Amino acid sequence: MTAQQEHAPVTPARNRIDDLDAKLIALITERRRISAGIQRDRIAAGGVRTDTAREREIFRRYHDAFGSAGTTLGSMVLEICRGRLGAERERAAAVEPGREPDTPPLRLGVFSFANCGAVRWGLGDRQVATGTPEAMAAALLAGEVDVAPISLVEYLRHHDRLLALPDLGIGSDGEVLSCQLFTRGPLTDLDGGRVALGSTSRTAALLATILLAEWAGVNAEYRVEPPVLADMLRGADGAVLIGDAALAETLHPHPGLHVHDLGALWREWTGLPMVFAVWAVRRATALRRPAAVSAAHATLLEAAQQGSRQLDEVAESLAANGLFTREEMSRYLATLEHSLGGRHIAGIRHFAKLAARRGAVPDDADITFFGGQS
Ligand SMILES: O=C(O)C(=O)C[C@]1(C(=O)O)C=C[C@@H](O)C=C1
Repeated sequence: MTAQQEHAPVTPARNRIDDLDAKLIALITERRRISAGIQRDRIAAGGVRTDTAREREIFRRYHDAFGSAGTTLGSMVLEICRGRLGAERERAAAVEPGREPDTPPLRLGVFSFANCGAVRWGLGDRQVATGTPEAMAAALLAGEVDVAPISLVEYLRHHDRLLALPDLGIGSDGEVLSCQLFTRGPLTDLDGGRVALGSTSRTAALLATILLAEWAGVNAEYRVEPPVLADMLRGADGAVLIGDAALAETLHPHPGLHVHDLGALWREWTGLPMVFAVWAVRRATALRRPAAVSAAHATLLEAAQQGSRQLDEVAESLAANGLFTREEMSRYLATLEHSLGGRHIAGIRHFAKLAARRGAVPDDADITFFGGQS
C-alpha cells in the first residue's frame, strides 16, 4: 500500500461519489444514445446534425445551474452526444480539395446590422463582406459574394436563381424589436391614411402591408422613403423601419408614438415564427462547387452556434459602438432566432402565398434548400 493510499479517507462519502459518478456516466451514455437517434432522424429528413436553438436552451440550463463552468459542462456533454463541432467543418473542407481543385474559398457576406452580430462574432477573424440587406442582396445576385443572408422577399423574388441553406435563418417567434411599424394612433386610424416604408426594408415593408390589409382591414396608401423616422412621420400617419434604427426607436420610443412589433403581430395572426432573412447561395455556384458550399454552410452553422453560446460577449461587442447598452443588446439577441425548423419553413411558405397574392413575388415562389431538404 502506498503512503497516499494509507492516508486516503476511504469513507462512505467516497463510495457515494463513486456511485454517483457511475450513475452520471450511465445517464450520459443513455443521453448520447437518444441524442444520436434525433440526429439520425434529422439528417435522414435532409437536415444537419445540429440544432442551434436547442443547443442554446441546453447551454442556458447548464449555465443557470453552475454558471460559466456549467456552460463548459454543457458543451462537453453536447460534444459527447453529437461529436465535435469543428469535425463537421473539417470533413467538409477535406472533401473540397479533391472534388473542386484550384478554386478559391467561397466569399461570405453578412449583414452589418446587429441581427448578424452572433454570426459575425462566431466567424472571428474570417474575412467576410458586410453590408445592409439591400447591398447584400445586390452583391449575392451579382456574384460579388457567394453565400450571404438575403431578405426573405428578395429570396422569394429570385427563388429560381437561389438555394437556401438549411437550418439557418434570421427570424423571431414573436417580438423581434427591429422590424417595426410606428404610428401616431391605433392601427385602425391608418385606414384611408398614408404609411411611409423605409427604403432599406423589403420583407418588413411587405409584411406590414399584408398585416394591415388582411389582418387589420386597413386600406392605406404606401410610399417608399429614406429611413429617417421623424421625416417619414412628417408626411404620413405610420412608418415602417428596420434594423438598428428601428431598434433604437423601439427601446427609447418617443412619447405619444405607438410601436407595433411586426414579428409579434405576425405571430399573433398566424401562430408562426417570422423569418426575415434566409442564407442563400446561387444555384449555379451550388452546382459547380457543392463541397465548398457545404463547407461554408458548416462554417456558418458553427459560427451561429458559437455566437449563441457567448451571447454576453456578443452583446458587449455590439454595445461597444455606444448606440445601445449591453443589456439592450442582450435583450435583442435573446429575441432573435438563427434556426430554421419546420415552423419557420411553414411561416416562410405562408408568407410566400400571401405575398404572391399581392403580386409582390412570383406565384410559384417557394423555398428550396441546398442539399435537397424540403
Ligand atoms: O435535440 C436535438 O435536436 C438533438 O439533436 C440532440 C442534441 C443533444 O444532444 O441535446 C444534439 C445535437 C443538437 O445540436 C441539439 C441537441
